Amino acid sequence: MTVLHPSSASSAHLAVEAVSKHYPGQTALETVSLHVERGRYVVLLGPSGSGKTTLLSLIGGFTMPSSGIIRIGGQDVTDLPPAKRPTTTVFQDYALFPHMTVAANIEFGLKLRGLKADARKARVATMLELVGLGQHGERSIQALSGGQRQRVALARALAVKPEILLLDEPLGALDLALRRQMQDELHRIQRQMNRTFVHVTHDQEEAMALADLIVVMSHGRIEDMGPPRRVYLRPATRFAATFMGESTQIEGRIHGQDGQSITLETEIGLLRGMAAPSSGAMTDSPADTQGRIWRTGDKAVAIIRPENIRTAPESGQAMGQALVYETVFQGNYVRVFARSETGQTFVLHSPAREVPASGSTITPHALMDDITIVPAQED
Ligand SMILES: Nc1ncnc2c1ncn2[C@@H]1O[C@H](COP(=O)(O)OP(=O)(O)OP(=O)(O)O)[C@@H](O)[C@H]1O
Repeated sequence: MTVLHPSSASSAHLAVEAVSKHYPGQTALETVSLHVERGRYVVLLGPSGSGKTTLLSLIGGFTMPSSGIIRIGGQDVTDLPPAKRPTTTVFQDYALFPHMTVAANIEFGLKLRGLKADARKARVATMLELVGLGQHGERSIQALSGGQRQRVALARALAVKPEILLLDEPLGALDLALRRQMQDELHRIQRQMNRTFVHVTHDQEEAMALADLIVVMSHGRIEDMGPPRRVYLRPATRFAATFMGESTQIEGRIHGQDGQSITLETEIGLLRGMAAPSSGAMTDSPADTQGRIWRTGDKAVAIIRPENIRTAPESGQAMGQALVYETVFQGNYVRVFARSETGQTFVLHSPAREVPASGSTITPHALMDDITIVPAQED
């Protein structure tokens, strides 16, 4: 079990405390708080307009908050300009100097910081090795591929040894194969440098591949925050569940509660699942449900991931019968869509060898532990 101890405001390397950002007629962030320990890889994940970039630029000092405080290493940096903060940013368009060589680009920030020539040369060489461009120092930026430019931008940002590296959709301009490769590289580099990274993306697969801590955002608020596994398997809200990937969602009303387990009354019968954690649960444990109040009769939703729905009768609770209406081949598994007489749809992943035929009837099953009960979303 992964356990990330929630940092208190005083021990956090990065502390965002009740930060809001309002524009005329528009709220970009609403009372957002976030505490991150040193050396964590944090991914801000959310749809367009959810406030990810605003939060990142508030941490970097490119935007000033309307209210709230930002601390780095315990120091209040809220009023400091970007250059005075221990942060650097990798922008989506890389913002490299096209007329300079690779080495000159990396050296630039070191010169500004007054590092001596020998030290600069040594640092540039180390950075080039780190990002796998050892032989390319004298090349011009224009002669590089998109992936190589991305590496130069990363090397330049890391060369000044920031406390926190901020990455704004850093892989957005790369094709899928290169994105995957650069994700692995970013992961390795972050571990090697042992720095805190804060990375913005709207790609949930990228977030899961990279993050120690995923922060799911919507409408300027944090919907859920925790290790990827916890947020995926035990989401705090319906929005987080939907944004993190496919699921079957069964609506109902709270029927009863027994410790962490909740019974939901639904059109396909009673279903028992585990209570959703509170939005900031920092462990993989399903037990962290403090702060939630479940009242009998309240609307709620059962969330089940497709790989956790089985059709073998002996495993878990039966969820009525459903007619298979579509199957989609995905290579190593098949997505199966089925619908019950009441109109409830199910999506499950089936090994390619055991796919139920379209038009056949299945009895979807799920274990109590694989069902998360989240409150119905109010919007
Ligand atoms: N300078 C600005 N003036 C007015 N509104 C702004 C400004 N900057 C951001 N916003 C608004 O704040 C909200 C959050 O924007 P933000 O760019 O942080 O979202 P995002 O999650 O990063 O989106 P994307 O993935 O599209 O970059 C949006 O509704 C946006 O229109």
